[in-house]
Amino acid sequence: MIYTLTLNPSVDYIMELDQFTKGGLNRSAKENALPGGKGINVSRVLHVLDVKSTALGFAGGFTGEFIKQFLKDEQIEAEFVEVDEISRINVKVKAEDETEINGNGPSITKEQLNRLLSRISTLSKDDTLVLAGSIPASVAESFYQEAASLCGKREARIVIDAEKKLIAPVLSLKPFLIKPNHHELGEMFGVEINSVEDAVFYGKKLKEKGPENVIVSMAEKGALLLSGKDVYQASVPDGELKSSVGAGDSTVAGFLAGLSKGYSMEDSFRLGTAAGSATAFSIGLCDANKVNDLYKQIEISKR
Ligand SMILES: Nc1ncnc2c1ncn2[C@@H]1O[C@H](COP(=O)(O)OP(=O)(O)OP(=O)(O)O)[C@@H](O)[C@H]1O
Ligand SMILES: O=P(O)(O)OC[C@@]1(O)O[C@H](CO)[C@@H](O)[C@@H]1O
Repeated sequence: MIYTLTLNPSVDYIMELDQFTKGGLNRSAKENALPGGKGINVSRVLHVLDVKSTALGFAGGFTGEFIKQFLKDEQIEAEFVEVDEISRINVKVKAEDETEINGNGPSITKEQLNRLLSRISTLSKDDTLVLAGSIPASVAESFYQEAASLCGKREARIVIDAEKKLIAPVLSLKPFLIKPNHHELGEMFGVEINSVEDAVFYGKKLKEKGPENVIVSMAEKGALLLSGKDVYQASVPDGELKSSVGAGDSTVAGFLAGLSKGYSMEDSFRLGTAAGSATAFSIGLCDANKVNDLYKQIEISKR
């Protein structure tokens, strides 16, 4: 079973407008409220691709209820530890460009954290835990390391997609997959990634630190997969960018979905890239038709 962990879920409030004026009154033309947070997005895209998962994390208040009900309606298994304050609302403004304001998130007590950790400690060999997204301010930065160590002891696979400081202590535990975008990869090494060659070079350096597989997503420039000694590059299909929110999560979900359907590494990567682009070409996450269409268009080359 694939488990996703979203410590800081959100209601993503997506506002579409033609023009955004900083410091002025803006009125949106269209709004959408969707459950968000990286792990939840991974679970939702896995569901789109017909792969079961269980979403773990914290949820609180009316926003927490919204998130839980939405997942229930989509028939996605979810086990959230109830917290006292409301789950955050992340505002996504889609105008000439994309502006995001992400909330800080609720306080989590020691007892609530322990409840989550004891659930994680029941995972076993055939399970995968996807650790994705930010950590609420009240949770120690070592939490991912703690969760990953528990998985390590039980031989469960770890997938991690988070910022540098949360990833760094998990690398030596040899996660199955890590997916930075090219900016995040650059930050890890204190450099700017300006070309695919740079991304290959630093992707390899990252892989040397422990992870079995590294996907470097590069937005409209596609993605790289480093697996074993192989480096694959995926092209991006043609399409209109609608909102890239959740594109990276969709890449992770597509890749894991491919593997759990028994696809080769290369085709799983193709499915990951197709899901990423299908989400970039949608408001909200991708749907299965779009993913299938794009899957046929993506070219994978070995470098
Ligand atoms: N403008 C785009 N056109 C086509 N495909 C895109 C575009 N932006 C993103 N994608 C697809 O989505 C994948 C992930 O995108 P990106 O590198 O932006 O991830 P990310 O920064 O983790 O995303 P996010 O944090 O917004 O979820 C890319 O590898 C690509 O397949
Ligand atoms: O604040 P974090 O946890 O880093 O990111 C949260 C978030 O921006 O990531 C998802 C897209 O990847 C959104 O659904 C959500 O709002």
